[in-house]
Amino acid sequence: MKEIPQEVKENLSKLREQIDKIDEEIVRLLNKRAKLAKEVGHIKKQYRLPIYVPSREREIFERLIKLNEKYKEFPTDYIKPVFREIISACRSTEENLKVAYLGPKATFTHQASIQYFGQAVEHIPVATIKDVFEEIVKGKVDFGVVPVENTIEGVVNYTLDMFMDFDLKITGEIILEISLHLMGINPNLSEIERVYSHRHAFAECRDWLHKNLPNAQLIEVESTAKAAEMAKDDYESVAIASEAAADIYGLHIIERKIDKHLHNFTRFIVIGKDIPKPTGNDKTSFIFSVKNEVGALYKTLEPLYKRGINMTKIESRPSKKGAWDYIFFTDIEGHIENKNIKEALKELENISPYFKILGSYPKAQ
Ligand SMILES: C=C(O[C@@H]1C=C(C(=O)O)C=C[C@H]1O)C(=O)O
Repeated sequence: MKEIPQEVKENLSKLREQIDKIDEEIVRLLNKRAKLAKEVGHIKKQYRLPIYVPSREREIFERLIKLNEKYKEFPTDYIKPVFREIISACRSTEENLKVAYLGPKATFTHQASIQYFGQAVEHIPVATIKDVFEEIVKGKVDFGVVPVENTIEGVVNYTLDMFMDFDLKITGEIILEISLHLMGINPNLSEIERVYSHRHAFAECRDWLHKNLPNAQLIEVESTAKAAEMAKDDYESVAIASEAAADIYGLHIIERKIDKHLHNFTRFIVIGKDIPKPTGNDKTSFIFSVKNEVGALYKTLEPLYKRGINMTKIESRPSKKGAWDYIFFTDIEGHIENKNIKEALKELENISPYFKILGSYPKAQ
């Protein structure tokens, strides 16, 4: 190692002393911030206002990202992750939020839940998408997180179907980039007999597996996290799962990013009981059916077109009430409290035999 001159050593310790002072100041300020959040919490409880206010959190992120642009020393991309945890921790002094997600631990849904609510809420794994909905209805949790569509594998039909049976609302959305890695305790691929993963992950990694593990048996399990658990003590097995799963189950990543698509994203939705306030950058989701006649879909969507409302998604699902009877799942830009959205949906509701608002929520950033 290069000899460090005395004056450089002194300078280094002076710099570190200054950093220590700043860290102490940050802790003092964090405590001040938490105290104020707690006071806000008292007022909210007194007036029965919701503890979690995504529109306020969104406003804070946007303001601080803009402010940081002025200084440019601290990387702007990390303002949101840092403040997400600060806000999450401050919020936890008001009330302990409970969030059910499609488990087990270390699924991509778990990651999405942490990315959205931060670490300081109780993230509770449940076994099925239906359980996520049921836990909210029973009042055991405040929110739920479930996957809804993937850029490669398409929609998670099961999640959409749940909205026909449950009267819950979409209160947020999360978009997560998915990277699938090969992991195990034995890096020697020639000794691998079995690969565990979820059906979607196998579909994504087919090319890589064909080339590199052509003789291994592919075993489908309910989630990528379960796959990692299956491989954790088995010298002849590997799993295809997330980095978080490798961490939790103590697996070594043998090959990174073996999924063939560069842009593999999954969209998750947050479900709750109430529609959050507008943020100015929102989406509204609703479902409707049409009469069985010429131009029915065209006519039903006309109220949106007339007002220049942008539709970002439409998806049809069998209604299960009659053969060839369909329900359309639709996303548009805007919030149900916006005048033109409210009017358009009123009109649409009058034309449709079946209509239901699924929620208005801040668009994923
Ligand atoms: C403190 C509040 O409550 C929660 C915590 C927030 C924070 O720590 O900044 C912001 C919004 C709320 O989800 C608030 O509503 O202002």
